[in-house]
Amino acid sequence: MTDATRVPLLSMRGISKRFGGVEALAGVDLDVHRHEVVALVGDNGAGKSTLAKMVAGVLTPDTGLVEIEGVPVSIPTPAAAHALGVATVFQDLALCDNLDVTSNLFLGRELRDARGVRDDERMEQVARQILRDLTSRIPSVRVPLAHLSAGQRQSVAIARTLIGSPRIVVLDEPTAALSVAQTAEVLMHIEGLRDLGLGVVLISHNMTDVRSVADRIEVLRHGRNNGSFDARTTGYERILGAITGAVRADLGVPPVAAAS
Ligand SMILES: Nc1ncnc2c1ncn2[C@@H]1O[C@H](COP(=O)(O)OP(=O)(O)OP(=O)(O)O)[C@@H](O)[C@H]1O
Repeated sequence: MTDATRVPLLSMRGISKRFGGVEALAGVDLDVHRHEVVALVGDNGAGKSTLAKMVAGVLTPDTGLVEIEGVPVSIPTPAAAHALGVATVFQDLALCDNLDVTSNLFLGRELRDARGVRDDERMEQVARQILRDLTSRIPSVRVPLAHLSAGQRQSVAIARTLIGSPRIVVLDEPTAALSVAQTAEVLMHIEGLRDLGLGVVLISHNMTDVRSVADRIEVLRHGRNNGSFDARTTGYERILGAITGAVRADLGVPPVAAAS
């Protein structure tokens, strides 16, 4: 393994954030490497979205260090996140129903030819290539978003992250409210992002999805890290225990057993 592959794409250390009297995050660490899907899980209010918003440049930490490929960075705005190669898909997807797939992929980042004219042909070519890379089943890049299913819309939102050569993609509950078949397609896209060498942060409440697609599972509880688990080898009960607090991450055993 070379040095370049050992340095995390994204490293967050000691991240804290308060909202008035609420301590949303208290000294949280998170690493994401190339070719890695890290699932961020935790109960409601654990701090997952707050952490994701910091990576996306929507919130800034009160304290803590963020590095991208070993370089300390600040991410004060979504534009700064984009410039650093971070793409985020929030639950609202931020797509336009009246526009076709290509226009949605390039929204605000349209390609132009040498004369400054919008280059629809090139955008369609790139759109087709991205959908092929993700093995998407969307029938045409010219179909309006309003005609697509919830799963296909999520596919477009994920495909959109690949415009502008990102390094890190953050997905906030991408399978919430999808059918089994649509979920399977979205999980395949997540694997596609990993195959392309990206680092993926997947926020999800669905343990089946998480365990099927993630490499590592990071548990947050009450704004703190409460365990980092190998997704392939760790049992459901152990992860659930870390989420609910039945298992202390630092001890690896239930609190009752630890006390006896
Ligand atoms: N803008 C805000 N103002 C005040 N409190 C906030 C704000 N955003 C988040 N919080 C609080 O911070 C804590 C962490 O919230 P966060 O949304 O990050 O959790 P989460 O793990 O994403 O939860 P969920 O799964 O319910 O989305 C919660 O107590 C929440 O109420």
